Amino acid sequence: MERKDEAEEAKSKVSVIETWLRKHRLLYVGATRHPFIHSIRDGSVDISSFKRWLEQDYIFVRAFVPFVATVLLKAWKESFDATDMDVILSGMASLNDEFAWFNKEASKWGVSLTNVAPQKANLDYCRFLESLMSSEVEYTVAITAFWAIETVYQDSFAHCLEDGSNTPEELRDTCQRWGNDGFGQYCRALQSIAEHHLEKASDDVRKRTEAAVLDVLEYEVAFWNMSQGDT
Ligand SMILES: Cc1ncc(CO)c(N)n1
Repeated sequence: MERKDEAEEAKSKVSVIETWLRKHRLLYVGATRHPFIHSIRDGSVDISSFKRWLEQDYIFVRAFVPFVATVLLKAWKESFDATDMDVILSGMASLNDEFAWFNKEASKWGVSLTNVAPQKANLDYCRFLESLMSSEVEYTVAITAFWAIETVYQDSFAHCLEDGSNTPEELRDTCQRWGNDGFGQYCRALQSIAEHHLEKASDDVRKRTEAAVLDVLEYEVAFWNMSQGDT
């Protein structure tokens, strides 16, 4: 067989992440087109489910911040590209705004965010995040899991804002939070960082990263199920 020149090979090569998304399509769709998301998009959403999601997600994001802090730390130690840190730091900054948003949203719905008991699916997911915070977990694994966590929300909530959606007015703000174009660009920036590190990773690290992405998708499905009360 003739050897393709490098530029052509790069063009026709499917990225690692794209390969995984194709291979695990059903699970990815399950996480991003969940019945809870469909119910927001078609306007049939049960408001008590939405409130449960809001309370539980606040707890999740509290645990997500220290996870992102460890990703930032790993970027500083393990990445030679300074833009990695810039992207992660911008994500942390938007998490700061997110807490203000959660408080505003909670008061709009008459929900209290203090003294909420985390439900099992949430505890399981937070425990998984904590396992990724270990210094033994490579940067490639952590940054790719980070990309997957953000992307599930981006893809899910952007779906609720597409033409033809019937999302109730009072839920549009929530969908905008993760479904807006800026958040989409941020997710693509995370994807390109993750991809860059995956291209250089050993087979072992790649395998463990793929497993972590699958875990994220499964925890996300369980999280939506919990919001709908199906635990
Ligand atoms: C459960 C969950 N997954 C992802 C995100 C995105 O930050 C979030 N807020 N909550």
